Amino acid sequence: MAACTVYSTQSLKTNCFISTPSSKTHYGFHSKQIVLYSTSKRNKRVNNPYVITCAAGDTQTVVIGLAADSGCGKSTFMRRLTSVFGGTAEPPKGGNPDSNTLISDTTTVICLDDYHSLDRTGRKEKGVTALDPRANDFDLMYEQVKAIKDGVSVQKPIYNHVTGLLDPPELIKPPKILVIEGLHPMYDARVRDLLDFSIYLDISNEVKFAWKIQRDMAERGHSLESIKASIEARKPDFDAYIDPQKQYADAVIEVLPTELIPDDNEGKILRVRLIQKEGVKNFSPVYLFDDGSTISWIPCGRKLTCSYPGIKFAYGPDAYFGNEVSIVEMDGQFDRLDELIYVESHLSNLSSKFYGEVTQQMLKHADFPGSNNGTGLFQTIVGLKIRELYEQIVATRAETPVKAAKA
Ligand SMILES: Nc1ncnc2c1ncn2[C@@H]1O[C@H](COP(=O)(O)OP(=O)(O)OP(=O)(O)O)[C@@H](O)[C@H]1O
Ligand SMILES: O=C(CO)[C@H](O)[C@H](O)COP(=O)(O)O
Repeated sequence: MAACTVYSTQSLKTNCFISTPSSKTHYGFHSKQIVLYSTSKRNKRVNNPYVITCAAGDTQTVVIGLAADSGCGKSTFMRRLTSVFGGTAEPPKGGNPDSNTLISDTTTVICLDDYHSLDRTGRKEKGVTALDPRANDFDLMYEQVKAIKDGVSVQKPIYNHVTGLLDPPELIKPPKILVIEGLHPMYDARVRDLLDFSIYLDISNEVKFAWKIQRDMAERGHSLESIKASIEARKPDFDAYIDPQKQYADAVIEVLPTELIPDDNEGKILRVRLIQKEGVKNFSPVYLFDDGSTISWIPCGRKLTCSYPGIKFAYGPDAYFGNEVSIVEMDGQFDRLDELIYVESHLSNLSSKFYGEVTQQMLKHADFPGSNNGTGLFQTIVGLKIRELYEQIVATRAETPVKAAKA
């Protein structure tokens, strides 16, 4: 722990090692403070206590932020991510059946919709959308994410998407990795600063529309007109409050219509770009062939089966919102997923544990949306990157005991 924010004497006892200034003092826990007492002066309290050395908190949670509009693939991404760590992600056992939380051995995914301060009726009455910061409680979001990061359990509210109401809270215990996914993980600077890594799923309007139609018409029985109207109604707030968060993301997965078919308006073949910020702690970008070069690659031929319109990769350095980034791009889709190994062997810095791990993960989830294109490929790679980041943070903590400020 960098500094002891004390939520309870219990968390203090488990997270901090305290060295007393001399043999003439000893310590105790009083309310939420560490208090030093003089051994020689009848246990009188010693004012202005000493520096405390906190344990290199193996209890501290790594926090990942995933931002995107609704229906843009966050759940699919989460399923790929938790699969990288093994085990299955499930709602809290015995809890609210409409909980938005998913828990696995390593990760807990909480949905930031749970911090809506206005329920569906409240938003309607006030004339605000769920994307509007006024409909969300950022103070509570900050307090609770910070508490979890510091190893303290919280009672998190639940927004019930079935009823549109705020349900009684559920207990969230600190996991190894906490993923906060939703509309606003990078909106509030205090929450943003708690993130060890952040991702933005940037789905272009054309593609978002195609996905929404596919899901909301086919699976939820909505009409084409109502889908169009809902997208239009959200757009001003999306542009004002959601989209700007991408400038803060460490990795952006941008999904655009293909450039391989002139004037394509079907939105089925996708051009996907993985935009990776340079210089992010514990994150080293993936590259194609040669780090820092500019490359264009058409892998179709003897080793990769491609039907029309083919597949094109690109890689190179660039600038994004004034930051130095490197971008890997894939336009087109795979015909045979097992042949992905050929592409994988030309990508470097994948953070995989063995040769072929990316292909193995993609084959394992071949039925997930986007498994035949760059969305699935880049989501899988970002999943491996997060695993590596987590392992590096844990290893660093184990090596470096941190001196914390005085209580
Ligand atoms: N990579 C993809 N390729 C094609 N379609 C996709 C892809 N990802 C998501 N979709 C489509 O978008 C729909 C929503 O995906 P998903 O449930 O993962 O999004 P979400 O952001 O979690 O949505 P919500 O926030 O509304 O629950 C899917 O049912 C699917 O139709
Ligand atoms: O943008 C959203 C994030 O998922 C939802 O629209 C928001 O949470 C409100 O939910 P509902 O439409 O179920 O009242």
